[in-house]
Amino acid sequence: MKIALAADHAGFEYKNYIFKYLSEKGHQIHDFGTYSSESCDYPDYIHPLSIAVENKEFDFGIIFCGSGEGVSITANKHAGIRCALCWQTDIARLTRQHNNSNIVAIPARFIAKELAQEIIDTFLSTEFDGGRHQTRINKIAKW
Ligand SMILES: O=C(CO)[C@H](O)[C@H](O)[C@H](O)COP(=O)(O)O
Repeated sequence: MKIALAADHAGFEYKNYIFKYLSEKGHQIHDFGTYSSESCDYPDYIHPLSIAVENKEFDFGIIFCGSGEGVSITANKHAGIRCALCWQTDIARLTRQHNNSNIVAIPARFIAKELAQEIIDTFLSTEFDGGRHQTRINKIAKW
Protein backbone atom coordinates (compact mmCIF):
# COMPACT_ATOMS: atom_id res chain seq x y z
CA MET A 1 0.00 0.00 0.00
CA LYS A 2 0.99 3.63 -0.44
CA ILE A 3 0.71 5.34 2.93
CA ALA A 4 1.33 8.94 3.98
CA LEU A 5 2.51 9.83 7.49
CA ALA A 6 2.66 13.17 9.30
CA ALA A 7 2.94 14.41 12.87
CA ASP A 8 3.72 17.40 15.03
CA HIS A 9 6.45 17.32 17.70
CA ALA A 10 4.17 15.41 20.09
CA GLY A 11 3.71 12.61 17.56
CA PHE A 12 7.19 12.69 16.04
CA GLU A 13 8.54 9.64 17.86
CA TYR A 14 5.44 7.53 17.15
CA LYS A 15 5.55 8.53 13.49
CA ASN A 16 9.13 7.35 13.20
CA TYR A 17 8.29 4.09 14.97
CA ILE A 18 5.36 3.44 12.61
CA PHE A 19 7.42 4.48 9.57
CA LYS A 20 9.94 1.74 10.36
CA TYR A 21 7.23 -0.82 11.19
CA LEU A 22 5.23 -0.26 8.00
CA SER A 23 8.33 0.00 5.77
CA GLU A 24 9.53 -3.35 7.07
CA LYS A 25 6.13 -4.82 6.20
CA GLY A 26 6.73 -3.75 2.58
CA HIS A 27 4.45 -0.71 2.39
CA GLN A 28 5.51 2.36 0.40
CA ILE A 29 5.67 5.20 2.92
CA HIS A 30 5.98 8.95 2.42
CA ASP A 31 6.84 11.08 5.45
CA PHE A 32 5.33 14.59 5.29
CA GLY A 33 7.12 15.66 8.50
CA THR A 34 7.76 16.99 11.04
CA TYR A 35 11.36 15.82 11.01
CA SER A 36 12.45 16.68 14.55
CA SER A 37 11.02 16.88 18.06
CA GLU A 38 11.24 20.69 18.02
CA SER A 39 7.91 22.39 18.71
CA CYS A 40 5.95 23.04 15.50
CA ASP A 41 2.43 23.66 14.17
CA TYR A 42 0.59 20.52 12.99
CA PRO A 43 -1.43 22.23 10.18
CA ASP A 44 1.85 22.85 8.31
CA TYR A 45 2.19 19.07 7.83
CA ILE A 46 -1.41 17.85 7.92
CA HIS A 47 -2.78 20.08 5.13
CA PRO A 48 -0.23 18.87 2.52
CA LEU A 49 -0.81 15.24 3.54
CA SER A 50 -4.59 15.67 3.36
CA ILE A 51 -4.42 17.19 -0.13
CA ALA A 52 -2.28 14.25 -1.31
CA VAL A 53 -4.71 11.70 0.17
CA GLU A 54 -7.67 13.59 -1.36
CA ASN A 55 -5.91 13.43 -4.73
CA LYS A 56 -5.56 9.64 -4.33
CA GLU A 57 -1.77 9.80 -4.32
CA PHE A 58 -1.94 7.49 -1.28
CA ASP A 59 -4.27 4.71 -0.15
CA PHE A 60 -4.32 6.00 3.42
CA GLY A 61 -2.91 8.67 5.74
CA ILE A 62 -1.76 8.16 9.31
CA ILE A 63 -1.33 11.27 11.45
CA PHE A 64 -0.14 11.86 15.00
CA CYS A 65 -0.27 14.61 17.60
CA GLY A 66 -0.52 14.67 21.39
CA SER A 67 -4.27 14.09 21.66
CA GLY A 68 -5.01 13.32 18.01
CA GLU A 69 -7.56 16.17 18.06
CA GLY A 70 -5.61 18.95 16.35
CA VAL A 71 -4.51 16.79 13.46
CA SER A 72 -7.96 15.24 12.93
CA ILE A 73 -9.71 18.62 13.01
CA THR A 74 -7.23 19.87 10.40
CA ALA A 75 -7.56 16.86 8.11
CA ASN A 76 -11.36 16.96 8.24
CA LYS A 77 -11.36 20.51 6.83
CA HIS A 78 -10.71 18.80 3.47
CA ALA A 79 -13.84 17.72 1.62
CA GLY A 80 -12.40 14.41 0.43
CA ILE A 81 -11.08 13.38 3.83
CA ARG A 82 -12.78 11.25 6.44
CA CYS A 83 -10.33 11.24 9.34
CA ALA A 84 -11.03 9.19 12.47
CA LEU A 85 -9.42 9.70 15.86
CA CYS A 86 -8.75 6.17 17.12
CA TRP A 87 -7.65 5.08 20.58
CA GLN A 88 -8.94 1.47 20.43
CA THR A 89 -8.79 -1.22 17.75
CA ASP A 90 -12.60 -1.53 17.71
CA ILE A 91 -12.93 2.13 16.78
CA ALA A 92 -10.40 1.66 13.96
CA ARG A 93 -12.32 -1.37 12.65
CA LEU A 94 -15.70 0.41 12.82
CA THR A 95 -14.49 3.60 11.18
CA ARG A 96 -13.22 1.61 8.20
CA GLN A 97 -16.36 -0.58 7.99
CA HIS A 98 -18.90 2.21 8.51
CA ASN A 99 -17.21 5.48 7.54
CA ASN A 100 -14.70 4.38 4.89
CA SER A 101 -12.20 6.61 6.67
CA ASN A 102 -9.09 7.40 4.70
CA ILE A 103 -6.98 8.90 7.49
CA VAL A 104 -6.45 7.63 11.03
CA ALA A 105 -5.38 10.05 13.78
CA ILE A 106 -3.38 8.66 16.69
CA PRO A 107 -3.23 10.33 20.16
CA ALA A 108 0.47 9.76 20.85
CA ARG A 109 0.44 11.18 24.39
CA PHE A 110 -2.41 8.88 25.49
CA ILE A 111 -1.77 5.39 24.13
CA ALA A 112 1.22 3.04 24.03
CA LYS A 113 3.17 2.58 20.79
CA GLU A 114 2.18 -1.09 20.68
CA LEU A 115 -1.52 -0.17 20.81
CA ALA A 116 -0.98 2.49 18.13
CA GLN A 117 0.57 -0.22 15.97
CA GLU A 118 -2.42 -2.57 16.55
CA ILE A 119 -4.87 0.24 15.74
CA ILE A 120 -3.02 0.99 12.52
CA ASP A 121 -2.87 -2.70 11.52
CA THR A 122 -6.64 -2.96 12.07
CA PHE A 123 -7.33 0.27 10.17
CA LEU A 124 -5.25 -0.79 7.16
CA SER A 125 -6.66 -4.32 6.94
CA THR A 126 -10.39 -3.61 7.35
CA GLU A 127 -12.63 -3.17 4.32
CA PHE A 128 -15.53 -0.71 3.97
CA ASP A 129 -18.94 -2.41 4.31
CA GLY A 130 -20.70 -0.14 1.76
CA GLY A 131 -24.52 -0.42 1.56
CA ARG A 132 -26.36 1.80 4.06
CA HIS A 133 -23.01 3.31 5.09
CA GLN A 134 -22.34 4.56 1.54
CA THR A 135 -25.72 6.33 1.60
CA ARG A 136 -24.69 8.12 4.79
CA ILE A 137 -21.26 9.05 3.45
CA ASN A 138 -22.94 10.52 0.35
CA LYS A 139 -25.04 12.67 2.67
CA ILE A 140 -21.92 13.93 4.48
CA ALA A 141 -20.51 15.11 1.17
CA LYS A 142 -23.68 17.04 0.20
CA TRP A 143 -23.10 19.83 2.74
O1 LIG B 1 -3.80 19.66 18.97
C1 LIG B 1 -3.45 19.07 19.96
C2 LIG B 1 -4.25 19.17 21.21
O2 LIG B 1 -5.61 18.97 20.85
C3 LIG B 1 -2.26 18.22 19.97
O3 LIG B 1 -2.29 17.32 21.04
C4 LIG B 1 -0.92 18.94 19.94
O4 LIG B 1 0.03 17.93 19.79
C5 LIG B 1 -0.68 19.72 21.21
O5 LIG B 1 -1.51 20.86 21.28
C6 LIG B 1 0.79 20.16 21.32
O6 LIG B 1 0.94 20.83 22.55
P1 LIG B 1 2.30 21.50 23.01
O7 LIG B 1 2.00 22.04 24.37
O8 LIG B 1 2.61 22.59 22.02
O9 LIG B 1 3.37 20.44 23.01
